[in-house]
Amino acid sequence: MTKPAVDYSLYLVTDSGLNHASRTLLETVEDSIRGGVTIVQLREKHLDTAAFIDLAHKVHAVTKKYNVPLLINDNIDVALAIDAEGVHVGQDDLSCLEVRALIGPNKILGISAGTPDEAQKALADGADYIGIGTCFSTQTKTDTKRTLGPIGVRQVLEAIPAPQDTHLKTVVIGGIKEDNTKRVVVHSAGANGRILDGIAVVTGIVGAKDAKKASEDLLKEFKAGHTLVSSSSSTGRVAAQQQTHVDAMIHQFPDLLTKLRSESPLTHHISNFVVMNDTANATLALGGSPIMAPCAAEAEDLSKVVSSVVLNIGTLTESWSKPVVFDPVGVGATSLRASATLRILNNMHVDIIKGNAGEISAIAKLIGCEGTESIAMRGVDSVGGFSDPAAVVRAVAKRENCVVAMTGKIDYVSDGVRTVAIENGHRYQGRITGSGCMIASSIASFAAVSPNDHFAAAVAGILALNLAGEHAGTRSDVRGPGTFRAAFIDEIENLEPLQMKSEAKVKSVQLD
Ligand SMILES: Nc1ncnc2c1ncn2[C@@H]1O[C@H](COP(=O)(O)OP(=O)(O)OP(=O)(O)O)[C@@H](O)[C@H]1O
Ligand SMILES: Cc1ncsc1CCO
Repeated sequence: MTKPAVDYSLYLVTDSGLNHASRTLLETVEDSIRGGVTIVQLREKHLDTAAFIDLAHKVHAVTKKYNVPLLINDNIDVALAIDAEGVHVGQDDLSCLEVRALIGPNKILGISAGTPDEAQKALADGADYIGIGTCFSTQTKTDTKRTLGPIGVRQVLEAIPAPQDTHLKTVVIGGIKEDNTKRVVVHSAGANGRILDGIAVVTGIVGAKDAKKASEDLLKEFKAGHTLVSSSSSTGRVAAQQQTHVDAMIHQFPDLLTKLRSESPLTHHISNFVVMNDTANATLALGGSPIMAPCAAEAEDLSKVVSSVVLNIGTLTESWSKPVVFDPVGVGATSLRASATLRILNNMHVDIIKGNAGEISAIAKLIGCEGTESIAMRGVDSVGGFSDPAAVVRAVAKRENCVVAMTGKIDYVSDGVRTVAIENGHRYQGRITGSGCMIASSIASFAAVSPNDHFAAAVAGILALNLAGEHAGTRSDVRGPGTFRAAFIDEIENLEPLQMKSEAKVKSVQLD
């Protein structure tokens, strides 16, 4: 027998203890294969060998019917007894080399790998694939010391050769669900061209009420993630970076501001107490409606009524279904803020990241955007700027698959494809605390009325406040930052929708 070509796309790992009470494990396996599962691993930690063999025979009969490979977790005797297609071992089990010697060259051999070193060793020892994990914390592996998150998974993927240079395949495991699959695939994609070959799922399938439907949904998300990664690296969309497109976008801004004022969307602010008052007032002046609610216990109730969310560093709960603007205040200043930021980026999808140069530089470093210069931070403010700021903003946007807005004298916004520079604004905005946080609120209000174009929302959100800043800063009664602060709120309220296009200095930035 020669080793079959294996499709790892949707890899079911069984667990009788978590199997949904409405059906048998065999039914779960069959339903999930009918829903798209491409490979199955029988993992039964609590069965003695005889019972394990008996169950494995039955499961194998099902998988063979659909021509889906069956792997046995850990127990080589069982794998050999039923002539399973392969074996999966953990780091604490027999070594890959020993297992390969026992099962021969034609069986599939997989090993769990949680670090770049373990991945490289697996490759050297003759594994066919690695199961990279634990990605997120799970019910099945409560003893897992640390979770990798998509960024940790990427580090493992980048430690092995490009897909064309080796046969080694990769799947991710640990807390993979329908709502995080696409994010994991996109955010873990390596600079070496490595995209996960599959997702390994336990509870998301065995514990689902409808295992077939759960499998279909998971496979759909996995494929959507792959499509996203491939399309973002294609060059066909470069034309969108032209100034004409930017002008066309700005043409919509007066209507967008009018819509914002008529709908007055509610934005949930999880913010810091320094800026809470000013950001609430700026949101009101713009025409939106703020609720400042940093308490996790009320997040679920609020998620039913709000239209967008501003997430200021330090508070973190589950994912929101509304557009989320992430404001990583002072992330470069302390390790607590850095680890909170990494936790947020790993555990939820944020639609827009907004920060100053120091904050975006720190994020670039945290997520491993190579070649990015470091910009120092003093407290929550950045010291200095990038030599090619637009390129940095675009790199972070591409990497995180979201919109990134970097504020400063000139503001840059990118979605990874389109990149613009906004040259409006007044220097007094940089002289009052919270003007960046007010930008986050403004972006969130615009995102609420522009749910399908977060790039436009980010540009409009910055532009509206920068125009108000210009109007306030040039008023004869404004003598300095103190009087500016009050005038600024007034001018946000006074902003005329048509000024959003007649006064805009938004330039498309052409990058290679
Ligand atoms: N020198 C300047 N000229 C024009 N606009 C400026 C200048 N400095 C800052 N701004 C504007 O001020 C706003 C906030 O940007 P900044 O980079 O100062 O935010 P920040 O440091 O995150 O602020 P904070 O942490 O106080 O909330 C942006 O809209 C930006 O365009
Ligand atoms: C000054 C300051 N310190 C923590 S948050 C904040 C406001 C700027 O975001």
